[in-house]
Parts: sequence; C-alpha cells; structure tokens
Amino acid sequence: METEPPVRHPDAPAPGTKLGQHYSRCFGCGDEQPGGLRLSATAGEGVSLVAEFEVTEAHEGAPGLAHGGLLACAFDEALGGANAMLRLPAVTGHLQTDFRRPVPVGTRLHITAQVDGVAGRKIYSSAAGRLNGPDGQLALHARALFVIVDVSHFTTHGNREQIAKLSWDQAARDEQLDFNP
Ligand SMILES: CCCCCCCC(=O)SCCNC(=O)CCNC(=O)[C@H](O)C(C)(C)COP(=O)(O)OP(=O)(O)OC[C@H]1O[C@@H](n2cnc3c(N)ncnc32)[C@H](O)[C@@H]1OP(=O)(O)O
Repeated sequence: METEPPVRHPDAPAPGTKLGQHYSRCFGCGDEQPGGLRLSATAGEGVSLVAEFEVTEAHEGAPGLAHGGLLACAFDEALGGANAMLRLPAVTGHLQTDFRRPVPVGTRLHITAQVDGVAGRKIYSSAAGRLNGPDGQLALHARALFVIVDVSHFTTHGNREQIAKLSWDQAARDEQLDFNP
C-alpha cells in the first residue's frame, strides 16, 4: 500500500500549544505516576510535536545513566502524541530506537517527533532526541508504526472506569471516536 503524506487536522492544536497529559496515570506524561517521565509536549508545525523531560535518578539503568527502555518509553509517548495532530486514536504496533549517545541523569532530553506518512490504518513516524535542547547533541533516533484503532480497543481491553475520566477533548470524542462509555 502507498504511503500518503500526513494531513494536519483542521482542529489540531495550533503550533506552540502545550498539550496536556492524556491520562494522569500515564507513565509517559501523567503527574500521578510515581517515577513517571512527566514528559511535556508542545504542538509543532505540520504533523509534529516537540517534547521534553528531565532524566532523574528514578530513570537510571547504570549509575548516573538513563535506562534505555525508559528512553524508548519517552519516544513512544512523544511519537504517540504526534498523532494528536491527525486527531486519530492509534496504538504503537512497532517501535525501534537507536541509542547513539549515553544520556546522563540530569539531562533534559529534547525530542522532536513527526508523522511521516499514513497508509490506511498505519501511521509511520520518526523522532530524534537531543541532549539539553533543540541544538544539543543527537543522542537517540526512533521510528514507529502506529495502528489506528476504534475506541473499543480501549474499552474492550482496558479499564472502562478510568477511560471515562480521560481528559480527551469532548468534541473529538463525539466527532471522531463516537465514544459513549
Ligand atoms: C497521546 C497518546 C500517547 C500514547 C503513547 C503510548 C502509545 C502506546 O504505548 S499504545 C500501547 C502499546 N501498544 C499496544 O498495546 C498495541 C497492541 N497491539 C494490538 O492491539 C494490535 O496488534 C494492533 C491494534 C496494533 C493491530 O491489530 P489489528 O487491529 O488486528 O490490525 P492488524 O490487521 O493486525 O494490523 C493492521 C496493519 O498494521 C500492520 N501491523 C500491525 N502490527 C505491526 C507490526 N508490529 N509491525 C509491522 N506492521 C504491523 C499489519 O500488518 C496491518 O497491515 P495491513 O493493513 O497492510 O495489512
């Protein structure tokens, strides 16, 4: 199947808009998840976003260095967040992460994530992570495939009570997700 260029949804948050956490217990962005990444994201131009988080001792793998799996988690979160510019619910089908430089505790990891193409239900995305700012040293690169799902993916397999409390935009729910918990 051919890949189409991604189309920014007309109601996507304007570039520069800070995106809220999508779920307070999310390990990637939630503020009620102890040791979570607390990644904060801002809508970018086109179908992209910029995200940042601070690597703390809660994220260590080796002494003083970030755990690779947690860094991959940050990319999952940032790449997943970029789908908000399409306003389509999607889950990660495949995620690959290249670790080019160690990431020390205390680093503020700066991630740019973008959707590169869409083919049917498949969303192809990529992201780069730099140390301590947009012009910092390139430390990581990731590619992902997200698969567009119906909201029943979450209601069937997840916790319906928690889903009902999600801070998803009501209009998006009504318009796109036909969500009626
Ligand atoms: C703001 C929000 C931020 C969120 C960030 C965090 C995001 C996440 O972490 S989501 C959680 C982790 N992911 C999951 O739990 C997903 C688990 N997997 C699944 O539920 C299913 O496998 C799912 C939904 C991905 C696909 O299943 P299903 O709906 O039956 O579709 P299926 O027909 O198998 O696949 C659809 C297409 O994707 C392709 N595909 C699916 N998985 C993969 C894969 N791993 N690699 C390559 N292609 C794949 C299939 O080949 C198929 O392609 P085509 O249309 O060309 O035939």
